[in-house]
Amino acid sequence: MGEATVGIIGMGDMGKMYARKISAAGWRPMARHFTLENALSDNEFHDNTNVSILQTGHLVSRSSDWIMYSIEAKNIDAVVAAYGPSTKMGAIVGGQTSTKAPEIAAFEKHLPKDVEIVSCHSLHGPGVDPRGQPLVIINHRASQKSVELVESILACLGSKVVPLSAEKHDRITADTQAVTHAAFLSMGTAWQANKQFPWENPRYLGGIENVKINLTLRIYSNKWHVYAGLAILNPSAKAQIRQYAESVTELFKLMLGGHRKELTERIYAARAAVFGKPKADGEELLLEDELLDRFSLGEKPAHRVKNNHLSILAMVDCWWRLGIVPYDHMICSTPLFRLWLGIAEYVYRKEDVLNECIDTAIDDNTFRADDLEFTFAARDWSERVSFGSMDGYRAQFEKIQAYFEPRFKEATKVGNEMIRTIEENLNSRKRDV
Ligand SMILES: NC(=O)C1=CN([C@@H]2O[C@H](COP(=O)(O)OP(=O)(O)OC[C@H]3O[C@@H](n4cnc5c(N)ncnc54)[C@H](OP(=O)(O)O)[C@@H]3O)[C@@H](O)[C@H]2O)C=CC1
Ligand SMILES: O=C(O)C(=O)Cc1ccc(O)cc1
Repeated sequence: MGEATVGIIGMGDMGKMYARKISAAGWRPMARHFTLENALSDNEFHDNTNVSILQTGHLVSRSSDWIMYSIEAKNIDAVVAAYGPSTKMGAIVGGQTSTKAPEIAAFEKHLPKDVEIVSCHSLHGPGVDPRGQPLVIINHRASQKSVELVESILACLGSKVVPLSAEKHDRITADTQAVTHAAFLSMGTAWQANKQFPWENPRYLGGIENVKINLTLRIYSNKWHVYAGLAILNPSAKAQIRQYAESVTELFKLMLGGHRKELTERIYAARAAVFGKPKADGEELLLEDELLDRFSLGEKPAHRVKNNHLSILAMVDCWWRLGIVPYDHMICSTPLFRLWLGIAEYVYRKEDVLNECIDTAIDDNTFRADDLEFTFAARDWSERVSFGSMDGYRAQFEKIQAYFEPRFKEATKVGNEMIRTIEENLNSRKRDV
């Protein structure tokens, strides 16, 4: 193990995950808690002789060879302004925030010129095993030797390194994460508006409905600032989220008007652009019914209730309108995005499922109340993001979060299990190919 010291500023969920892994690999992280009280009351690292909890970010900065800021994206400018000038001469600095534009801007503004910049982003939450998951490494201002040092420190995560520029990173994560979150945030908002707990409703049990419910609860059980930062501070994300809201609205209007032909043509045009030809007989899909049925928060009903899957139709429509080919982004995708793409693929590549969506959309009006609230919700999230108000985003997020709170524990357990099993399935499929 090298002699380099690693500094972590921000010991939240991700900072702690890094501190655990890096210290277990024999490095000696210097970690800074925001408040000393937190540091003292958090016993986890007290017995870990590899981790030093220092009292200020200045002490971490001046004593570390690679310093990683693992803080809320909204605070990055202020925190780098405070501790950046104390960076050890010739050290390397990076960040873990999910959007690189504000992070890199803060580094360029506040770091001394002799300091190199190598940033990173683990494309998964703190509860996911990092092995095999994408880890973006950004050489923004550094020698090859310094990039190799950061790579050797982070090798302990066992992740798959994806070298990218900051701009490319933000573009891809806007296409994948930000717009995916908009869909799930809107589902949760619609359920709350209709005073539903979807796992209590036979309409929402089984198959791909399980994925929708588990992932929605997963997002709402996380911290608002992660999603607000991703959507509001990423310069590329607003247009994507706006297009998603427009796709939802336009498709819903076609459904309401009973415009079967126009709706069908539009859905099939999007399918051709995003998924190409229908799958040949016997060709496997990313996800199958049997696998998806296993992860329910409620009792599976005897008969599957049909759904028009407006949220999924709008996602594929949005990808098509923006010229996004989601498979191109797999190298830099999160587990949540892969599951979302998996259920979209399931709907679009099974001709009978897609046609059932169209029939339900036109002929069955029992979903109208849900779809109406979903449409309002998608537009509301898009407005909040376009407006750029962190407080507006937070207020809405926390309102829905409070509604679903009682089920987070169970949903997280089921969700983790679902992600693990489905990812294993996807990995073994990749090996078979
Ligand atoms: N959660 C996730 O799924 C993922 C998050 N990320 C990104 O990682 C970053 C951290 O997220 P996460 O760990 O989840 O969030 P947390 O809220 O758990 O952690 C943020 C931490 O930053 C600390 N902090 C804030 N200001 C300062 C400061 N001035 N000095 C020192 N510490 C400070 C906070 O301290 P205190 O608690 O004392 O306020 C808190 O511990 C975010 O930018 C997020 O976008 C990336 C990948 C996945
Ligand atoms: O998988 C997702 O999209 C998540 O919700 C977890 C997450 C959140 C923020 C990140 O920067 C990376 C992963």
